[in-house]
Order: sequence, then structure tokens, then C-alpha cells
Amino acid sequence: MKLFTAVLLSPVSILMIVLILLIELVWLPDISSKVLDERVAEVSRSIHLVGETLQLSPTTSQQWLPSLNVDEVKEGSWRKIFLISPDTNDTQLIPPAEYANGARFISFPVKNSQLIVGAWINSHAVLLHVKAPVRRFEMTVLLWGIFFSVLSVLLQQHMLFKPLRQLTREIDEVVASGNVTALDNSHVKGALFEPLIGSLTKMCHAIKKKCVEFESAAKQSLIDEERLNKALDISRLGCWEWILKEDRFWYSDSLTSILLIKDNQQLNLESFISGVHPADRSEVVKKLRKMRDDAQSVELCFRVSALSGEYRHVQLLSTVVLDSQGGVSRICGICQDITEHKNIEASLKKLSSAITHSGSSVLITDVIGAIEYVNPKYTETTGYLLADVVGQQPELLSRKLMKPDCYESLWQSLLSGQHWRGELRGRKKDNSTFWSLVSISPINNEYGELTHFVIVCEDVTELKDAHARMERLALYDELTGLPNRRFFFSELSRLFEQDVMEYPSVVMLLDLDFFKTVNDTQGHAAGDRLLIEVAQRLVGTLQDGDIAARLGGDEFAILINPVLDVDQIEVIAQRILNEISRPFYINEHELQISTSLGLAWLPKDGNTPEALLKHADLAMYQAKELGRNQYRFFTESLHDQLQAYIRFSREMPKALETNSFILEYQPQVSLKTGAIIGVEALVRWDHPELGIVSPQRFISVAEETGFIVPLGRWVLKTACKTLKHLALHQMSHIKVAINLSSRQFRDPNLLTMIRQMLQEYDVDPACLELEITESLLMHDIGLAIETLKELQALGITIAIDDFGIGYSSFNYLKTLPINVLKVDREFIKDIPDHLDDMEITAAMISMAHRLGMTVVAEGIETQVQQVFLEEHHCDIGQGYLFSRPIELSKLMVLLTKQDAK
Ligand SMILES: Nc1nc2c(ncn2[C@@H]2O[C@@H]3COP(=O)(O)O[C@H]4[C@@H](O)[C@H](n5cnc6c(=O)[nH]c(N)nc65)O[C@@H]4COP(=O)(O)O[C@H]3[C@H]2O)c(=O)[nH]1
Repeated sequence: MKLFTAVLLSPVSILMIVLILLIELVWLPDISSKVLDERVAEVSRSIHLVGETLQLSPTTSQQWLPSLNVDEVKEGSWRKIFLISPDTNDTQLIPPAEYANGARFISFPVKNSQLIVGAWINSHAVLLHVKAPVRRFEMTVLLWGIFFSVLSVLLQQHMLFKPLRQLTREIDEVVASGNVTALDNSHVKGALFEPLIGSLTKMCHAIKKKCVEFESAAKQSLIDEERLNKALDISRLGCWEWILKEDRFWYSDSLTSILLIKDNQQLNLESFISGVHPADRSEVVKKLRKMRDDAQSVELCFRVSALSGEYRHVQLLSTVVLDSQGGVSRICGICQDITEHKNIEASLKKLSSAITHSGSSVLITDVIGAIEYVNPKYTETTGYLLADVVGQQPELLSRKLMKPDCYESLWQSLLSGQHWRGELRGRKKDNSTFWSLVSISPINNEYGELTHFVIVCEDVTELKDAHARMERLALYDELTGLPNRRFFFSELSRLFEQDVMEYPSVVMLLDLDFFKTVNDTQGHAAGDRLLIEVAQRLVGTLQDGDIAARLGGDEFAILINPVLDVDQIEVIAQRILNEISRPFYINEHELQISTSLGLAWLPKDGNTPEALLKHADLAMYQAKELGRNQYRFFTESLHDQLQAYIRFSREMPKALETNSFILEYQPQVSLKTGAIIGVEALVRWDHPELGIVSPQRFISVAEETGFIVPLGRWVLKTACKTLKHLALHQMSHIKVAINLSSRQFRDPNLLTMIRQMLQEYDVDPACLELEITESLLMHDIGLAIETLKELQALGITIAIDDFGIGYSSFNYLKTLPINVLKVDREFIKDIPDHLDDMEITAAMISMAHRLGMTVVAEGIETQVQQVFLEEHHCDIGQGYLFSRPIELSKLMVLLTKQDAK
């Protein structure tokens, strides 16, 4: 069909069709008409000849010939020609008789015998004659035309369309593959297309080149876009546009995180404003409206907040875009996250305010030390305003007021970029000088170049004065003016550092007997006065070069170095004892005290200052134990005591765990009835190596180490168990007294512990007696009284132990909540030999009774003592005369026997 159309539409076919159409429509009709006319003329001539032949008068004939009506009738392809006599009006058709040359001649008689000659000419036959060669010609032309058309179409197909299709396919493939340079022309045959292919290839290369250019431009544009986005991201910047007509905001991606909005969130004025921090909203709305209404560009700083509570500071810069009528159509601008700037600004503000309001003077100088800034504190301290000193070098850094080596080291460290700190002297506007603790820090810029110094000065003039005072205080006792413990210790240490000691030295330690009581009864001022006078007397007993120091409280130390005459030491010691035991007159009161002296030789009695002092201390305690107002030298046996101390303090906690402590009970007998009415619980230590150890050996150690607290708890618990045991055996009238040391008494848990114990063992508090000593009351008398009252409120009885041996005073005793007074064994033991003791004992019993107290006499060993006490109405007796301390089982036997009586 395609081929047919191609052939039909080929130029040859069209030319041929035009030619045939011309022949058929123009030339053939014309020639046919001419041939037919010629034939008619010829037949007319024949008919004429027939007329002549028929002898029709030529005239006549000629007359009628012209009038001969030759009627041409077209009837089918025939043409009839008639020759009619002029007179004849009536014509009758007579069928043709003869044909010749396409004409049929007829003759037929008509009315009046006249002849009518006629002829029919078969025009079809005539024209056929004419058309036949034409038709042949046309046929020939048609055939050749078709031939050439087909040929041309085939040639076109072969030479034009096929390569063209191939080329098209190639181009399609290239287009599909996108590889413009890959045009393969090997399949495209025909020289016709070579220029085209050449041009196409060129075009491809040109396109390729353009593509490459385009691609690289596109790549570059992508890179540029990415860079731009990165730059926007890094600078925390975004673009935005407010399309007013639609009330819609367009914004760049980077703004999502800046404005804390969701990805692709549609924004209009309302939703945009809803993201603004509530406190900033009204201002933002006002400014945006102003922009819109007044076509003004504005700059806005505000906060945006997210639902999470997070908020950021942003800065909005805008410009208005006008439409053709001059109205504002859009507002566009940029928006930057300035949170960090704001934070930095805030911290800078803080820093600046801190510097301005700093309590220290702050100066900022340039790199050569010229002042650029001073804060108000500097002005306050020195009197200089910024205007007075700007551009000048601070005096602090000048050579004038600094030692040369200090100046050198300061500038050396500063110029090497290091911080410097030290004390410098400055000068005020009034020319007076002051001391500053100066801290100088070099400031580098972002390139690491030294640009400034920040100098912070603390006025330490007062501090320096105080320091000097403190140094004095650090080495000297403020009250007495004597060297203090530190001074004494360092002097002692200095001696130990000597390699060879030509002469020995001696250390004396002393503390005042009953000083605490003086303090409590006469007041602290009197106590202080006493200490001052003691110090003066001590110094008075010594020679130049000897050191008397106050170690603290009522404790003094003396260093005699060197000791040229060993025998003289005892003389000095005795002199000291004498001096201290001389009465003191303070506030018009006569005070009599004594002291106990402990002496240790250097280097014999200690390898270190600590050991030497410890040994002198031990000797002093021994002097105290031996009755005070005496001196003792350190001996090896004292050293043994020290060793025991160390050993006991280590072993006691374990002993408690292994139940190595035992409680014994010493009966207390009513001197009226002779019946046992109570017991004193006394602890012992059943030591695996030492056997039964007396409390006199370990209680002091336990007190010093604090172990007395758990040990005391154990004693109380055991005593409560015993009380419960006694109650079970119907002996609930028997009281148990336990000793309470001062360390236990200061334990804040004491009351709670006692309450719990009483409750746990269901003990009647009235059966429990707590024995305290006077020394226990010395620490904080107010607190002690309060505690005792609380214990009494529980129903517990309080007894004061060892009464009479201290600075006991009935005046003082009456203020205390005490139920029982125990007269110490010291007063009993020498009855009846010492009249003094007997008188004192009698007085004590009598006074105690007046104060409503029960009196217990300790250490009764003889009948005489018992009788004496009974005579003086002592209530209760305790001592070996009645019983030694015994274990519970033996006590039970004793009590059972008594009950049986
Ligand atoms: N020469 C002689 N001595 C007599 C006579 N009658 C009693 N003694 C002894 O005198 C001491 C009386 O106890 P203290 O004055 O409370 O003196 C007690 C007390 O202060 C303390 N102590 C004992 N047990 C405890 C305790 O559980 N806790 C506390 N904190 N201290 C305790 O140990 C000190 C000594 O206790 P002990 O060695 O048991 O010595 C007991 C006792 O055995 C006598 O007729 N002649």
C-alpha cells in the first residue's frame, strides 16, 4: 500500500497523469471535434454531389442548397445530416440504407416526388478512428510512467528511505542511550547520506560538547548550590519570603532548623508568629505589619521556641518588593541563627559586668604595657581614674617599686606568654604605697599573637599585716607571749638534726593541777590571768637560752639546752614546782595550784622529737598519779606502759568480739542493816597471755582511743542482763552501779542507748545507778547538767565517784543533779590514823546529807573504818571488808544466803 502510494505520488506518475489529463481533456476533444467537422464537411460535400448527381437543377439546386437544412442530430454517437428540398415541409424519416466511411447515406421519396438526401455520421466511429492512436499513445505513456514511477520509488527506497530509516534508528538509539557521540554510521549506506552523516556527526559532537559543557555547568551549579547551602548552614542563615497576597511564607531548607519548624511545614503569618517566643510576639507582629503597611525594611531580633521548650535567638533582615502599582507584594529577606552570638554576648556582658563590679582591681594593658582600661575598684583603691592613667604603664609593673630579680622574672614569663602571679607594691594617687597580690595573664588574639595583658590585683596590705601577725601567732602564744608548740617543736627538731651533741638537753613537760576547776569556778578571765602569771614565773626560773613554751591550755614545756650540769636539772625542776605552788593573787582572790613535771633527756630518752615529748608526757602523768606537785624522769618502765598502751589499743576491739571482757560485782552494804543493797559492776579483761587485767590498766587506754564507747555499751548491756537475772530471782531490790567515763558521757547516743537497753531487758531504771567523776563534768557543765537531768528523769540514780580528791566544792556540787556521793578510798584508807581525813570524811557525809544525797564510802577494809563511818551516819559501805569484786554466780550465792537469813 505504501509502495502504491509512493508510486502514485511519484513525480513521474503525477507528470504522466497530468499529460493524460491534458490529452484527454484538452487536446483530444479539440482534435475529435475537428476530425468530426471535417467528416461532416466531407459528407455534406458528398450529399451535395449526390444532389448534383440527381440533377437537381444547379440553380435550383444552388437555390435550395444553401437553404439545405442540414440538421445535426446527435443520437448516441451518431450524427445525422439531412438534405431537404426547400419546398418540403414535411419530412419523413426513412431508415438509413447505406454506410460508407462512417456515414450512411439515405434517399427516400418525399411528397411531390422530391428527393431528400440525408446522411448519418457515426461520430463514435469517426472519433474512434481518431482516438485509437491517441489511446495507444496514452497507454504507452502510462506504462512507461508506471515503470519509471516504480523504478524511481524502488530507487528512492533503496537509496533514500532505507538509509534514512537506518539513520533514524541510529539517531533514536543515540537519543535512547544518551550517548551523543556514539552515532554509528557504518550501517548507513549510500553516498547520498555521507554529507548528512558528516553533518549529523558534527552536530553530535557539537551537541556532545554542549552536553559536556552543560553537564559541567550543571555540576558546577550543583557544587555551587551545595556550597551555598553549606554556607547557609554554617552561617546558620536562611532565606525567606512572605508572599502577602497568599499570606504564605517561602523559606529555604536551612531555615527549618533555625526557626525550629517541621520539614515542609506550611507557614503563614499566624503559624510563623506562633513559633515566636511568647515574650517577643507582639514586637514581631508590630514590626512585620509595619513592613507590610509602610513598605519599610526592618531588622528584627527575637527568639523562636519549640514545644520542647528549646529556644533560639534569630535575626531577621528584610526588604520589601513592590508591585507595578507601588504596593508591597512581597517581603523577602534573610534570617540568621544568632543564638551563639547572643550567648557569647550574654557571657561577655556577664564578664564585663563581673570585671566592672569585681572586688579586685582589674587593669588591661596593651602589649607594651600601656593601660587601656581600669575598673572602678582600681579607681577606688588607688584614686586614679581611667583618664589619669590611660596610655601609661602601671606603676605595679615598673622597675621602681620592684626588686630587680622580680622585675626580670615577671617580664620574662609574661613575654614568653606565661601567667605570672605574685605580690607587688603599688602607689596610690596620694603617694602612699600598698601591697597587691597580682595576677597577670597575657591575652593572645586568634592568631596567637600577644596583644594585651590582664592584670588583676587584690589589695593584700591588710592581709600582709595580718599575715605578719599570724606568723607571730603561729610561733608565739598570744596570751602569754611565750613560744608556742610549733616553735618549741621546731627548736626540738633542730636539736635532733645535729650530728653530734656535746652536752645533753632536757625537756620538761608540765600542766597545772586543777586548772580546769579554776577556770570553771573563777571564770575564764581569771584562768587566763593565772596562765600569764604562771608563764612569767616559769620564765623567771630559767636562764638565758632556755626556752619556756605554752603548748596549749594549761600545758607548758621547757627546753634546757645544753645541760652543762646534770645535777642542776633537779634543782630547776624543784624550783619550778615551788614557784607554781606559791599562791597567786588574781582578782583579789588567793589561788593555790600545783603542777606535775615530766622530764626526758635528749638524746637518751627518744629518737625523735615526738618520742621525746611522748616520754616526757608519760613521766608527767606518772608524777600526777603519784600525787601531783612533783617531778618525774622518764624511765624504761614508763616506756613499758607506753608499749602496753599501744598493745591494748590494738587488742581491745578483738577482745570484745571474743567475749574476753568479764564483769565482776562488788557488793554495797547498808551500814545501818548490814544487808547488801546494791553492787558496783567492775570490768576486767581476761587476757589470753596476761591473765586477768585490771581496769586501771586498760580503761584509760580505752578512753583515749574511744574504745570506751563500745566497751561501755557492753558493760551496760551485761549489767542490764544481771538486773533482769536478779529480778527473776526476786532480788529486784538490788541496785547495780556502773561507771561512766567522760568520753562515754559525751557520746550523743548515750541517752538513746540507755533507754533502748532498759527497754530491751525490761529493767526498772530505779535499779540502775550511773557513777560519774568530777572530771566528767568539766568539759561543758551546762550540757552535763542537762544530760544528768534527763537520766534522772528516766528514774536512774546518779552517783559522783571519787569525791574529794579533785577540786571538789560543795558550793559547786549543790548545783548538780546528783543522788549519791561516793567518798574516795583515799580518805578512808588512813582512818583512824589521819585525823584530817576523818574530819574531811565526816564533813563530806554531813554536807551530802544536807544536800539530800546518799553517801557511799569506798575502800572500807577494817572494822574501825566501818564503825567510824557508821557513827557518822554514812549510808552505804563498799570495800574488801564486806567483799572483793566477785563474779555473778558468787554474788547470787551471797545474795541467796542473805535472803535465807
Ligand atoms: N584497795 C582496795 N581497793 C578496793 C576496795 N574496795 C574496792 N576497791 C577497788 O576500788 C575500785 C573501785 O572502783 P572505782 O573507784 O569506780 O574505780 C574503777 C573505775 O574507775 C574503773 N572501772 C572499773 N570498771 C569500769 C567500767 O566498767 N567502766 C568504767 N568507765 N570504768 C571502770 O576502774 C577503776 C578501778 O577499778 P578496780 O580495779 O576494779 O578497783 C575497784 C575496786 O576493786 C578496798 O577495800 N581496798
